[in-house]
Amino acid sequence: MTTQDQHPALIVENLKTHFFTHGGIVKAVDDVSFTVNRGEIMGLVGESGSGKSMTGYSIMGLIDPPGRLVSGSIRLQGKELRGLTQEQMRAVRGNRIAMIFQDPMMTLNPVLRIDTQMMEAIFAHQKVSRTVAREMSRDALARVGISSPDERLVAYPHQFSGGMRQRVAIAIALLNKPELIICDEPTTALDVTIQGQILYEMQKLCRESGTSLIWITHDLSVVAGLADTVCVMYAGKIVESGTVHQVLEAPRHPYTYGLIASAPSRNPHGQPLKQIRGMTPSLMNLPSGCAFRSRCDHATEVCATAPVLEQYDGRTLRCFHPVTVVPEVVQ
Ligand SMILES: Nc1ncnc2c1ncn2[C@@H]1O[C@H](COP(=O)(O)OP(=O)(O)OP(=O)(O)O)[C@@H](O)[C@H]1O
Repeated sequence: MTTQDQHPALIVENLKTHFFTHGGIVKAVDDVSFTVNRGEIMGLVGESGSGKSMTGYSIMGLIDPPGRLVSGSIRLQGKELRGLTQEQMRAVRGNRIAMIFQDPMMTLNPVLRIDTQMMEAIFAHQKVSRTVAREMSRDALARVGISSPDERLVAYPHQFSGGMRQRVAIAIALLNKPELIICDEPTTALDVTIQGQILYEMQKLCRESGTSLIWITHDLSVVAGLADTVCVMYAGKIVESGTVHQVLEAPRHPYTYGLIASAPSRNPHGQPLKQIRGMTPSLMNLPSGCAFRSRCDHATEVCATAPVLEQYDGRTLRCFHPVTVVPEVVQ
């Protein structure tokens, strides 16, 4: 075993990414910590605006002004990424860490043929001949389930369906065999059949190659089927994390419980859909104490002070009033 292998793939510690806007400071990521082991799939879940994407962008070094990583540490196989120059970060991106976005056109260039784009992605990080780069591109397309890869290599992005385009974007992410892939809702816009195929293939790739995955989504059923561990984010902070089994089958944070209970598939037919009352608070003017307290049925006076992330019942939890009796709808 090399020294690199002994480190978890990724350790994020006390990460804070804030946006310094004219209206005030948006604390998009506020003291976030988690670990992803080699070959492990972590689901990062939460409502819209909870800071999931900005956590991913922070790891990728893609935060632009007025945003800034204010503090914390991001270690990839033990090596600190925070503080690397733009040039050093470019050598890491697409090579050791890759990102797949909801819209594959964030990765693909509409005016270039697929082979050109794939080979450029290889040449950016590897010294290989054109013949080898073409073979690697062809193999990557085949690996994500694209049939007739030789013919597809010479096509343009608009000649693919949405699902196929996303497969090409995934193939590009795989080209340089990254240690970590961050997927930001890559299957949300796809129909359930294509979604299922892509999830299956990604899971297989991780198991076979030891690649780690962070899967950002608000779809808990995707996390339940795909991930090993899960971090639940609310208003820029992780409120609960642990194995998928622990957190999704026996949620202890009222917010996690609310997310699970509000999934349409969990609701008895013919009854009004359950939902978490109220709205996500503005990250610019968060209330003191627990940010979820105004929406929480369990909140008491103590919630006006900020709960810290602590070990509780086999997971980490940021709450003064854990849910202990999990109603049937979640089970
Ligand atoms: N350039 C920016 N300037 C100011 N605030 C920003 C900027 N970019 C992101 N934010 C804020 O950061 C917060 C977190 O956004 P983020 O995209 O990480 O949420 P998310 O959980 O991924 O949501 P979604 O599921 O909708 O993608 C949001 O409140 C957003 O408004």
